[in-house]
Amino acid sequence: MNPELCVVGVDFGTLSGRAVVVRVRDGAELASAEHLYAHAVLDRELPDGTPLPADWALQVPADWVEVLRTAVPEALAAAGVRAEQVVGIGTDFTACTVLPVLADGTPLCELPAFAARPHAYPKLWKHHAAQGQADRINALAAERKEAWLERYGGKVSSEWEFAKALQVLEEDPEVYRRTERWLEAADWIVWRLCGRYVRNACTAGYKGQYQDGRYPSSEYLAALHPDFAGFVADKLEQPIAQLGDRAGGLTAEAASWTGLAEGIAVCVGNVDAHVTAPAAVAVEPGQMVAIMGTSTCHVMSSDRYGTVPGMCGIVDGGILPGLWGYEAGQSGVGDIFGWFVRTGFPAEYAAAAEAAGQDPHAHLTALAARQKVGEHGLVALDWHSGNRSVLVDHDLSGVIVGQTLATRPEDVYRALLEATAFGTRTIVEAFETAGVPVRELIIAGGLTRNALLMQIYADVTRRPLSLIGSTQGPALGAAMHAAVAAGAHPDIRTAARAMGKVERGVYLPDPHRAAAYDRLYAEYRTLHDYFGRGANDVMHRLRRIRTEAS
Ligand SMILES: Nc1ncnc2c1ncn2[C@@H]1O[C@H](COP(=O)(O)OP(=O)(O)O)[C@@H](O)[C@H]1O
Ligand SMILES: O=C(CO)[C@@H](O)[C@@H](O)COP(=O)(O)O
Repeated sequence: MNPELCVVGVDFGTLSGRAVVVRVRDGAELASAEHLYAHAVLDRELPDGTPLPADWALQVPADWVEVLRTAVPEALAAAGVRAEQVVGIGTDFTACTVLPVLADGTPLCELPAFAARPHAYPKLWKHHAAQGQADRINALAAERKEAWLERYGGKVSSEWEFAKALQVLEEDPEVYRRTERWLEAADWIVWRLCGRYVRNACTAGYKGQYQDGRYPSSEYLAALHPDFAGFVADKLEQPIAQLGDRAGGLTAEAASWTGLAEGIAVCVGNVDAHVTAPAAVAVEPGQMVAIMGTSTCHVMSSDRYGTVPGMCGIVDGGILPGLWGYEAGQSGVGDIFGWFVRTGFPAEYAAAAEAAGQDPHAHLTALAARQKVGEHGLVALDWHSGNRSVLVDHDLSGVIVGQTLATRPEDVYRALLEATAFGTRTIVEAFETAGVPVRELIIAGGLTRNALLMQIYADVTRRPLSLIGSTQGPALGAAMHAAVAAGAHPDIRTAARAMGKVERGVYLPDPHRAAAYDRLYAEYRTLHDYFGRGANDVMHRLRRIRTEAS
């Protein structure tokens, strides 16, 4: 193999896109570049000032294209790599991030007539305003005993393709009528790169309810809403390609944006979480990868089929060919810590952090690290962005129990770190109880930089933590899939062994702290079931009161 061959991976995250130039031979990351989306997340208003209701989260497609025009050439230049050395480009995206387009791929929000229509914009994964539609999708599927429902742990999420599309139909029927294709951003960006719309098997399965070669039937869709009957045939259906397949060759236009050579392999789209598994060399059954950032996704391949209540989905070959791919997740993790830093970080703490040269997270983490387990007297529920697994309810909200006049910011911060660890333990236990063993826990994502958080996860789960050996896991995974699409590696397992990076046993559980956490976890589970399983519906009532008041 030519040792100089390279591939480019581009990770489209929540706030930015990151491009990495990777050597095919050994996965060396030669250089990377980041481009922040100019419009970030539209959660209060459209670019023209049109206000948005609560729980909305939109994006602007031109921001994604800008990543191709800026981050890719910057990364290439920084790597000192010539275009001729690069044999392929692969991408990954947040999901389900989904948008309405015309038949030629033009986003509806780019048509002047629709620029002020919120439903014409891409709905970001964390757009949680379609919970009502998701509830009806679930109730009807349960009533009709739809076979696909068990593949989603008994409930599909409001974050996914059908709930979001139904919301468009019901709230802006004109936008729905003009929508010629309803597609994942993961596939839209590949379309922009190679000029072909190919639907990827990962989002089709996890976010598009495509199971065993079919979507939910038109009879079922008609029972949801008569005008929804043709949704699959008219707007969704598209040939599906497997992960690591070549979607097409780079177009002349995309070559001019990126500085790459026209015609090189463009890999089929993929999801940020799923693509990270091979980047962390998680290619064997039972290796769970938790990608921890704004949110956490838990992905795992297994040779066992089990219906795990409240997981996001199980898709045949959804992560790796030949194995069942499982996904579960927590909708808010880093986002919750970020919310607390924005709202609960007093001026005297800011001054102390500045004097110590620490950012607010590092400052609160350093203070929280001085405490013994349980010393703050708090337990929290990590539902500030709803609950994706195992309750699948985005109308749930956060709770902190035990606050007194002596409670300090670092106490609450630590309780929030712990709450997310309890959420992960709840997910791991759901898998094991369902007979799907979790043999190893590997952590990836930006939050690996918080050593206290990592130690808490090891203690709470009573497991040694392996860490991915890259700060750009999704982009590395996307690049590995590009290497497969370009024929530089025969399959993703071979690519993972050559290019992936993992370090084992980086954090080990401490038995004393683990025992102390067992007691707090028991409290967490009590609150979890009390507020989350209907004993006290206060969170739903408050949400209704909020809607009526606004
Ligand atoms: N040191 C830290 N400890 C805990 N959380 C942090 C820290 N630094 C940033 N965060 C939070 O992590 C999130 C960013 O995670 P990151 O992995 O960088 O991004 P993304 O999920 O978009 O890829 C933000 O929500 C931020 O509030
Ligand atoms: O839900 C998925 C994947 O299924 C993620 O794309 C979504 O949680 C966003 O991930 P980030 O927190 O931005 O890394």
